[in-house]
Amino acid sequence: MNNPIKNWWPSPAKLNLFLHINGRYKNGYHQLQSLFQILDYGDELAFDVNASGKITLADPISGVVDEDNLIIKAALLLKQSLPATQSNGLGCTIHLRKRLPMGGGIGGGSSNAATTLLVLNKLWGCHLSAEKLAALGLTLGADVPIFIQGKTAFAEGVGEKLQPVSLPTKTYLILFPDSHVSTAEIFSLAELPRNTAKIDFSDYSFANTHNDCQQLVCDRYPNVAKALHWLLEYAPSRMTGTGACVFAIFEHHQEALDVQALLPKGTTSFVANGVNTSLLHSQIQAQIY
Ligand SMILES: C[C@](O)(CO)[C@H](O)COP(=O)(O)OP(=O)(O)OC[C@H]1O[C@@H](n2ccc(N)nc2=O)[C@H](O)[C@@H]1O
Ligand SMILES: Nc1ncnc2c1ncn2[C@@H]1O[C@H](COP(=O)(O)OP(=O)(O)OP(=O)(O)O)[C@@H](O)[C@H]1O
Repeated sequence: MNNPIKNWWPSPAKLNLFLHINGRYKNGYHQLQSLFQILDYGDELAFDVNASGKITLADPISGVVDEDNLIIKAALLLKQSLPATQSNGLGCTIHLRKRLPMGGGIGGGSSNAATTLLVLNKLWGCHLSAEKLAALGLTLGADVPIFIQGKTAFAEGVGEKLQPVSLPTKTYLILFPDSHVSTAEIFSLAELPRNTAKIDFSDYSFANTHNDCQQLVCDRYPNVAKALHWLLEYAPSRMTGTGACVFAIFEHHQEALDVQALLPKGTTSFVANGVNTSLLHSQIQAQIY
């Protein structure tokens, strides 16, 4: 009989505390500057490794076929990066507790991919370096490397050039306005501002930064505009990534909970603390293999 007590691994969310678009590369991707804040809240994954050679997702996501699921894609990518002699027979059944809204700009899919790469790298004994895992992850999405590194960081390039930074601990109230925003759609809009001047991170403050996608998303998705407008009554607030989630920043956990309690009934929200190191990385460090 299988042991019913699973080892659950965190798959945290992130916020883009700001998102400046500085230009565009020849391949169409955007050159950006951002501040990734890792949160102490997210999905969880468990991995039952076996010798079947098959990768199975025990908890499929409604609306996402398994071949497109970033968890399966990450596991297959890891296997394919190994010599056949090493990858032969590597199998796994993966369990998922999904909490993060999809298409929310909080990195759910990218984080799931990163957790899969990091944990299977250990459980399968692949011994790939973090740099190699980040390079593999980048082929799945621009947001995967930040979750591989697992540190709150100032980002440049397409989001893969990361400089870890230590931020004071704040609490965030995050609202999901029940609109799914396609990242590809927003980045393809002709009206998107693409010429924000680069900043030095030493000059960063929340007040002197912004999100270049926010206005366009608010114009197209009234629910996002409404949620942001609501939050701004209480605290400094902004959209994360290309939306749809918006967040407000509080000094103290209780203040965020107090404002959350005032939300109109039926609003999807969560309160989380910013962390400088992902809980996944602390758990991996503490584990003995
Ligand atoms: C906007 C951010 O959420 C900021 O954290 C990310 O840069 C997006 O990361 P992601 O969702 O992992 O993005 P990907 O899956 O790599 O790309 C989705 C789509 O967004 C566009 N894209 C993404 C990142 C980037 N620097 N420039 C882009 O133009 C591309 O059209 C791409 O087809
Ligand atoms: N394991 C997964 N979890 C969530 N979404 C996934 C997953 N695998 C594939 N997807 C697809 O990726 C899309 C984007 O989901 P995700 O939650 O990563 O968006 P996001 O929060 O906007 O990400 P980002 O901030 O990185 O742009 C989903 O709509 C879904 O079709």
